Amino acid sequence: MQKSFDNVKLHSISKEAQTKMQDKLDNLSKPIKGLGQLEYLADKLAGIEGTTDLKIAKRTCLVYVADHGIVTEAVSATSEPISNVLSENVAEGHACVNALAMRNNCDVKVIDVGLAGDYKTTKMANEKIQRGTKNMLTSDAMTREDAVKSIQIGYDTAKQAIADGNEMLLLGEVGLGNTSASSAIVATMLSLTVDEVVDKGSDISVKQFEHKKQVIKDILAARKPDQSDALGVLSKVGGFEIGATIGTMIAGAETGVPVVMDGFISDAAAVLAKAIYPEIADHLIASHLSGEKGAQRVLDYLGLKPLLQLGMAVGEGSGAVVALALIDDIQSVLVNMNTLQDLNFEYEN
Ligand SMILES: O=C(O)c1ccc[n+]([C@@H]2O[C@H](COP(=O)([O-])O)[C@@H](O)[C@H]2O)c1
Ligand SMILES: Cc1cc2nc[nH]c2cc1C
Repeated sequence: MQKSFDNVKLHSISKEAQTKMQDKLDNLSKPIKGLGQLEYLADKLAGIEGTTDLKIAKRTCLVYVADHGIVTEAVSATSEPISNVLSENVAEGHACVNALAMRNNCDVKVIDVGLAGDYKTTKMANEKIQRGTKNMLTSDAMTREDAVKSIQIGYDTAKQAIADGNEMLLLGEVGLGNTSASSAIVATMLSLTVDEVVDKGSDISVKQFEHKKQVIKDILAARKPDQSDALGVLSKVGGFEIGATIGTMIAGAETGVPVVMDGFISDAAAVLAKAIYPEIADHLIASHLSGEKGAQRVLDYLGLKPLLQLGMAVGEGSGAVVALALIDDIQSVLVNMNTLQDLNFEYEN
């Protein structure tokens, strides 16, 4: 049954578990707060999961893939909607995210929510809504109905992954042109200028970059997305994989399962999700600061601290998977370290 997505009850963050986690960390044989941001991470996970015994062993990166009609305006690495080629590579296990997931004990699941082209692999879930969005310079990217459908798919996919035993979900995507859509969303929702948010995406020439900025300005002038209508923004200048990402964030937040964001496309989805659920960022972990210019503004707006700053701009969930190493590190600390009491050590003040 289709949801309206404005009436899901979010799981409450446990302040009690957060306090217990900080006490636990303060009792370990290390300087107080010595693990810095890893302690912020542990507190955050404890609050989301409602326990100091973190559950993070089974995790899956959900990679939503779709095409964008805007690529025909020469804003991306190619002017053809051929995300199918890149997505098939992820589904077959040979992309960047797969190489990283192997080392970080993470499953990868690819979900087609709107690829334009065909593919041979049988390892991709087919939830195709349309064959790509429309060119948002000349018409809305998608209908409102399809925008809701995209959120629903991300919600249902996450709920199934959680029912299958996943204790943590990671976000990933492939979608040529989606840094243009994400920039349009972020500029609209945060009242920023295009120049403040747009970057080179999948790496384009300086000349093409100037053109990309102008195209996004023209899109905003033509579509006039209204920041008080998040679903309208998603349908006018969004993408199917961005909608699915929003749905997964909502499902995780409803269930008390942490959702690890990836890069700028996750950022844009989170901004829209926050418009529907102001508290959603409490349930999200910002894995890294994307190399895209607008990323810092978004994380500030969401009140999130990125675990890593590596200048990554791959997408696919690659940054989220890299951050799993840190999540596993803090878990190892919690499970394997001696306490101050074990050493009969006491702080004097
Ligand atoms: O995650 C990011 O921050 C990120 C930054 C730049 C590019 N990407 C990836 O590159 C594609 C979008 O770039 P573009 O230039 O086609 O808009 C898309 O498939 C994303 O997964 C991703
Ligand atoms: C090669 C390539 C790989 C990607 N993976 C995700 N987005 C991508 C965009 C490009 C261009």
